[in-house]
Amino acid sequence: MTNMRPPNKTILLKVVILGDGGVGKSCLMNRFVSNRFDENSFHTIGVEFMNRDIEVDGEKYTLQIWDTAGQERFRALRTPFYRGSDICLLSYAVDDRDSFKGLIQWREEFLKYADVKVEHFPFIVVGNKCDVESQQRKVSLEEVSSWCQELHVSSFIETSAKNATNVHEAFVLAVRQWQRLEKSTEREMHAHGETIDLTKSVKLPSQKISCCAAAGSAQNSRSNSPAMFSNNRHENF
Ligand SMILES: Nc1nc2c(ncn2[C@@H]2O[C@H](COP(=O)(O)OP(=O)(O)OP(=O)(O)O)[C@@H](O)[C@H]2O)c(=O)[nH]1
Repeated sequence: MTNMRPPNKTILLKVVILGDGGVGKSCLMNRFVSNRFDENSFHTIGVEFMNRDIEVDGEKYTLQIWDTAGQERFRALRTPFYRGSDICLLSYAVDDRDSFKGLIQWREEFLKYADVKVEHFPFIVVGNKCDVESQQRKVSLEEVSSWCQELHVSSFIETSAKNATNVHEAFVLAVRQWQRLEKSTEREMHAHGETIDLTKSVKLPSQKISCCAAAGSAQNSRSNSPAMFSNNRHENF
């Protein structure tokens, strides 16, 4: 089998961000795509997405980032958009213990509606708001690390959308995790004598599309050294 992707072809990856309401999903997307931060970010209703092109290890990617509504009442509006995802960021806020505990449900909800195989799917755990004072921190690195090991999630990173810490790095980590899994899938297909055709062109939406108009009440805002790991080794960005 050969990888039939032409050189310099841009790869479109659908990245979905999940997590409880208020952990900072919209802010992470906006920081990554527009390098902006909004202290008074509104609750997302349904889903929104934005595109950003990046290059990782010499390969070009268009990341189509789907920001979902974390509030339970919007469940039916967000779940239809999980299908076709290439990467899932499971996000919590380091100052919100319940949002960390909620990760298990987010993972289950994603697996149910995206209809993907867990062993072949790149989940990345993102602990946002790492800018908060240490006394406000409610989730330790050890806890996250053992949670990730238990659920075979190999990448974890702490971010701050507020001060831009590790936001770009989180998406690069996600792409690298996707690359690793893609290579292992290619190896498996090779072992079974199958061929994959990566030459088909993909039509990209050009701009931000709001599938459900964002509205609602403004939320209240809610320095530690950020951490990350990936497959038990450090990443260089
Ligand atoms: N201190 C701090 N506050 C943040 C950070 N990221 C987001 N916030 C604040 O957290 C609040 C919620 O942010 P959002 O991005 O709207 O949260 P969300 O996860 O998209 O929420 P839903 O749309 O309801 O699911 C806002 O007041 C942000 O200003 C961060 O890195 N640090």
